[in-house]
Amino acid sequence: MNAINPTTTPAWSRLLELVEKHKNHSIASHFDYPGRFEEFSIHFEDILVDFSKNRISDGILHALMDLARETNIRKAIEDMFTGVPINQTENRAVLHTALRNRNGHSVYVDGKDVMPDIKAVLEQMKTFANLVHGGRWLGYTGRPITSLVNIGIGGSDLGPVMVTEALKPFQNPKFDIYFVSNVDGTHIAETLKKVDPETTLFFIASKTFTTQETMTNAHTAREWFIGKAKDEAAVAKHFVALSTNAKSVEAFGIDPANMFAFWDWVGGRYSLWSAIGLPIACVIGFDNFEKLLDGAHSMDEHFRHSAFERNIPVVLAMIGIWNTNFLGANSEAILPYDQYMHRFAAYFQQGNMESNGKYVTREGKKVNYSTGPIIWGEPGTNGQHAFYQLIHQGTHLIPCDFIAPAISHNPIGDHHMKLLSNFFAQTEALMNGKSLEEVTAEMRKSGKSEEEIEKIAPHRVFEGNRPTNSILLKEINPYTLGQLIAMYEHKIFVQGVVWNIFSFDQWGVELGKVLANGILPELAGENEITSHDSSTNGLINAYKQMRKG
Ligand SMILES: O=P(O)(O)OC[C@H]1O[C@H](O)[C@H](O)[C@@H](O)[C@@H]1O
Repeated sequence: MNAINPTTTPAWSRLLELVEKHKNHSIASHFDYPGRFEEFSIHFEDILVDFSKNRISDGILHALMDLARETNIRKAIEDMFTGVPINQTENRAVLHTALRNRNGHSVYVDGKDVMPDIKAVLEQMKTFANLVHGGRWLGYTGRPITSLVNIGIGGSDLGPVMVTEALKPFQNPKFDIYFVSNVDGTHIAETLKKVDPETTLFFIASKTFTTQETMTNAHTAREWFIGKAKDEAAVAKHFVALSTNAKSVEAFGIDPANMFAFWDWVGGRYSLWSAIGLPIACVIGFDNFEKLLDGAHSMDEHFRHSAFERNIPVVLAMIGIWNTNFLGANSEAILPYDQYMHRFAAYFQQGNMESNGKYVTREGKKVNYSTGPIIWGEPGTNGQHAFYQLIHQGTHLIPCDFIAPAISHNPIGDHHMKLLSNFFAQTEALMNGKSLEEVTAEMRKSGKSEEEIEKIAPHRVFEGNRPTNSILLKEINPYTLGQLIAMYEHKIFVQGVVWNIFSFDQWGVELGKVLANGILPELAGENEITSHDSSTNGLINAYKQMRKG
């Protein structure tokens, strides 16, 4: 893996000159050129990505592509796809692409082809998902399963939640699916209130099978279940494990036949394509799950083989770099205009922020440039009535991705046209804004006094020039969703390479876990705690007092 400080490349210097040169060019002024949309958009199958409403010129785009070349993106892509251990801090390959490798070619890790194992687990998933989906997996009293409860957190939760929500129209309506992630007892308690032990299947989803939250919830669910079924042997019909850790799965009491394996080269936040996707397959059916994989694979091929200038993940990644490192943006909003996609931004909070929230370079030095932005977002139009104020008139530059399907799964009256008119209007408004002259003229026309105009007009001015990408899909279905997820995964990957950081570890989540394990025993009993700073001691001791009631 290359270790190039991006700021030392000729392209970076050129981009610094271009920022200066273009600082007075608005996005809107680029549209004087009639071919702007055609040149600054990419159509790939049923997806249209329009990146023309960014503060980029032809020259800037070329320099960004040079930066991609000068940071060896092409080689990095090949290294990832071919199983080179690019996750160097954990000495692992990164092969979520192999999980959806649909072309039958071998992929090697340490000289071993991983495809036979992947196919074997997919077969096992297929058999199981078909039984559950078809109502033929029966509980301990002979009734078919109708409630699915996924117990997992982080990558073992967010992917299945997001995908099952996004693909709700493809779900078999006879199932209810629940997700329990939080160690807050409320989460499992509220879920158990809704389900019947005779017809409930628990998926214990954990790559490591050691995660505190998941194991705590899993044990609670198991005790609840045995308390109801009064028969430990019944666990076999109601608990399955999705994990890389066979030993701990067995120790927990799950039949090895009910374990669906994956491997250490699948990162948690990239794992929905693996056995972690089993609950998805059970509710949307295995055929649809395969379409999700097919879609992701098509994006993988596009990413691996397209020229950078026409390569959606590369272009989006490099525009993100431009916004972050040259225009000073430090966050990005993901705004799906599709209610089913309401967890999409939350999913990519983990995808982005756990991958590229790093300040240490591959050589172990502190970076001297910004890395991964803060990712956030909510579906449109809800966000418009909440936080868009700041996007339009705040002091922060917030590049936004607008995502929408052309065809709704719920074509009721003119709902969808209203939804999309807002999508198109917002990107236009963010670009064009509204000048003081326009506001003044408008106010005069409506008969406002000069005094009032002077007082109010500045507040009604929109500077505009706010960058957006528009991603239009024909329809959200398993295939296009697979494409969309893979598109963002690869965007994150490219950015991590340019920033010269390791995108596939997450050491930053460890410290808090370790300290919590130290504090846990201190919370038992009545004794006063003095082992920390005065704030932490004070909080723990106050908690002990308060819980006395
Ligand atoms: O799947 P698990 O091993 O239970 O891990 C669940 C999650 O916990 C960790 O703390 C990591 O930050 C996540 O990347 C991971 O997805």
